[in-house]
Amino acid sequence: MSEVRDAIARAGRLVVKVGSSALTTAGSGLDVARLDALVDAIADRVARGTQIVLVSSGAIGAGLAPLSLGARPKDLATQQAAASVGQLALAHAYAESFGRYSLTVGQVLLTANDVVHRAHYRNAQRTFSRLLALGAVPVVNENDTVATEEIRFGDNDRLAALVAHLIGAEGLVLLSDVDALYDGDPRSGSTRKITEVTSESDLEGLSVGRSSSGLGTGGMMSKVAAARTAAAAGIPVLIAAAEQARSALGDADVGTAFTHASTRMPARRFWLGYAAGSRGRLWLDDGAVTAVVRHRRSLLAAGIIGVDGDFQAGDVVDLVSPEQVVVARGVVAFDVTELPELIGRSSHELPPEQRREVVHADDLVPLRRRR
Ligand SMILES: Nc1ncnc2c1ncn2[C@@H]1O[C@H](COP(=O)(O)OP(=O)(O)O)[C@@H](O)[C@H]1O
Ligand SMILES: N[C@@H](CCC(=O)OP(=O)(O)O)C(=O)O
Repeated sequence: MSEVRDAIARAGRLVVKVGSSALTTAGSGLDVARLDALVDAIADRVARGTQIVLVSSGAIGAGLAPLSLGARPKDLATQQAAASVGQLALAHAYAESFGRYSLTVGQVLLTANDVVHRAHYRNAQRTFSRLLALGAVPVVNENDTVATEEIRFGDNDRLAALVAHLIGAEGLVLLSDVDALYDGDPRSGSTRKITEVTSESDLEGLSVGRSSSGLGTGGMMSKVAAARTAAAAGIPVLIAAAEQARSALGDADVGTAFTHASTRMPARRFWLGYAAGSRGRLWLDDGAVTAVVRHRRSLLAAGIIGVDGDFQAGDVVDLVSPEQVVVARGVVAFDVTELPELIGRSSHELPPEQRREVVHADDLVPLRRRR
């Protein structure tokens, strides 16, 4: 058994995420038999003392049939209407299903705004911790009905990775209609199963696509992105089929395991790097990229060649290289209106009140290259 599967099998606190494609069927909506089978596996693990937060998609899929909608709608307003109807059905089905084991569920609907603001992030943290302490199973989904295009997570894989860090989970299990990551979409021909991802090089050359069932949102692409985010933050991740939930939560050799970083990323750094919303961009020259990314130094005005966005001192901004790659994120110490006359100038050329770092090293998180 791999180290990741072993860690998940022994974890005291887990996030399990299940996708629409594993819970709903095109045409007939929510599949209660499949939902019950998933709940059987989770309840078994809860009975053995593990605290589980379930991130469940499926609201839109479950809302289609009651509204006489055929395929998944393309426009946001109809998706939101379907989610509004479907979320109620989904929550009801979970309450009934966990009820078979005398387990109580608590619904937690989150928008991206609830985790990009640090105070909200802490509030959500407190609610989860209380629900778990009271023995309930939190069932999470994106708050689809109030999320606009700009403030959407967009996919629950990302939401699950954020929640996993937020609650201090010791493992993240992403369950879908496919049993693992393959080197190409298994629906479109012969492909090779990837059982372990131990480094970035294991992901090179793979063709990782969008959902082809028409039910899911992000496809394997968003699962891999979420797995990389959580693994980099120190959380073991397993991608597996919902049908194999019991094995995935046990110690069987199923799915694709993502080896996690050996140290857990502190909450503030994780929030900065992955959760917080960016209000603008600072364009760096090559020297500044090296200083910030390789030497973990503060960003000074002299290394900045351009600024855009609408930010104030204290907001989070992206730091972008001359190759247009976001190389880091950090909390900026100036308003956007102050910076144009400072950038490119050395500290000794600046008036004393402006002689400070633009982004202090303590408020800065270098990012790995994005795919
Ligand atoms: N390289 C790949 N390996 C596995 N699945 C892939 C790959 N590329 C694309 N996919 C597709 O991603 C789908 C799973 O994503 P999605 O439908 O969004 O699931 P969910 O609803 O569970 O989030 C699979 O059914 C598969 O068709
Ligand atoms: N919040 C939406 C699901 C969004 C989503 O990420 O779906 P999926 O790719 O199936 O995990 C819903 O409940 O329908």
